[in-house]
Amino acid sequence: MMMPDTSRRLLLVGNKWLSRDIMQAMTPYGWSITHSETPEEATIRLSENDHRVGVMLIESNSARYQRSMEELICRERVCWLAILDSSLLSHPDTRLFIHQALYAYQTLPFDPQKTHTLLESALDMANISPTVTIGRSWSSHRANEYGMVGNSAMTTRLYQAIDKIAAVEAPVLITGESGTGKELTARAIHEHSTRRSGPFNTINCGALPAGLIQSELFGHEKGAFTGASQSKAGIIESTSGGTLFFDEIGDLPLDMQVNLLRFLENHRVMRVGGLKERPVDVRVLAATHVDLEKAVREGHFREDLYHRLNVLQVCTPALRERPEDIDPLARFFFRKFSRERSAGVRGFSRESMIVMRQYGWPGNIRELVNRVRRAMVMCDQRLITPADLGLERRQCAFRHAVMLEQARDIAEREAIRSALARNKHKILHAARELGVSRVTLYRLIEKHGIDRHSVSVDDEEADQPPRVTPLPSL
Ligand SMILES: Nc1ncnc2c1ncn2[C@@H]1O[C@H](COP(=O)(O)OP(=O)(O)OP(=O)(O)O)[C@@H](O)[C@H]1O
Repeated sequence: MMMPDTSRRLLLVGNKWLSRDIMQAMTPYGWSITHSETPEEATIRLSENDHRVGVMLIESNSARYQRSMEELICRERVCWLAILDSSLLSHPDTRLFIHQALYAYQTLPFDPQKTHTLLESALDMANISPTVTIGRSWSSHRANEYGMVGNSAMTTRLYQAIDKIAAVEAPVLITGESGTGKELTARAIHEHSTRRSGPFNTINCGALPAGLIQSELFGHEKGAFTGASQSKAGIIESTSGGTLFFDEIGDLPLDMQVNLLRFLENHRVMRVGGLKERPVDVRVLAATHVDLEKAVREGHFREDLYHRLNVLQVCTPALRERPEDIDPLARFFFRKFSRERSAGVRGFSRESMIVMRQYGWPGNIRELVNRVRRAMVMCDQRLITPADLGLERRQCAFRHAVMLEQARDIAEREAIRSALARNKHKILHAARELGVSRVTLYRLIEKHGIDRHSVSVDDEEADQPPRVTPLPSL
């Protein structure tokens, strides 16, 4: 009989009776075995001892049980196996979890010889690298409490802005390029606010049929127009107690802008053909990917509505400004689409990961979603290649040059933003710190689309024409 070897520590999680059989059968092979009945208890055992191999005895397909197992395997550097009844494999989520997050599995009845072979190879795997963790990559497969994926500094700032904005009631303007997550941000604000139990509704302002906008938004009374056989509440009224998100607010026709402004000021709606106004408690969020200030200058958007909506502003950063998020996002969508497709494709090749990091993503996260989805269909090997993603070398070689320029731009924009923040948004002080003239700093602020209103007028500038200075953007 072999003596227990402390480098061969095995953690068993789950059913007490089966664990007893496994302990009895595996100890003679030199394994030092600890048993925990629950994943929570197993987490404590892992923090006490350095285990390299874990076996989970999967007993249920329930989402709650699976979540606790997922949390466990994402936490520590352990190579995980599963033993389970074959009936549990009929559940797609369990199959996916085993396939993507665990090193291997075995079905019951328990076979000591097979388990021994698997444990040995799991230990070899764990010993290849001190950081090996089959389960850890699984953590990037789950969206966070904001329904989003990504932990870059820029995305973390977005989460912080969502928290602050969710705690108040004022309207919000969400700006950002197309596909950067403006709608997700609006949802996250709603979900984190006290309105979370109320409805969240979206109006796509560009898609509303011109003749019906008024009644869609404000509702109508019976007989108000041909075909109005019943009274009907509009979407504003139906969102009572919740949050209404105006997507592409820049597309709202000018006459409707007046009505929306009135609603934002008195929180009352008048149905088409109605005689009395009704009070409605709705929070309004709006998003745009166009420059609304420019639209105001060109007369396409009402300035008063712009200021009413722009009380709080949050900007969703372009994906090229947060390249650290590309890996976790790609893996997240890979997992998501694995549910749609049989499990032949195992992941991304190293080269495709590199290429994705180098690519400029003009269509942002929406483009990444579409490319990953397409690649999973096109891929006929185990790993997705750059060609499957439609990102061949030639395309990317060209983008290297773009990347350098982008990198400079990002660094310049960050330096300006930080200097402004450090100098309480005083333009002259920030310009001095950056070693440029005030005029140059204004030009750079314009170039990078930094919110000019967040810049205060310095004392020395008092002779300049006054500028409107709303609240700084978050
Ligand atoms: N951080 C994120 N994590 C996971 N998925 C994201 C994230 N951000 C955006 N997405 C996904 O990217 C896609 C585009 O997001 P969304 O529709 O919110 O963008 P948008 O800025 O509103 O786009 P548009 O301006 O074109 O309306 C959606 O599928 C969304 O689920």
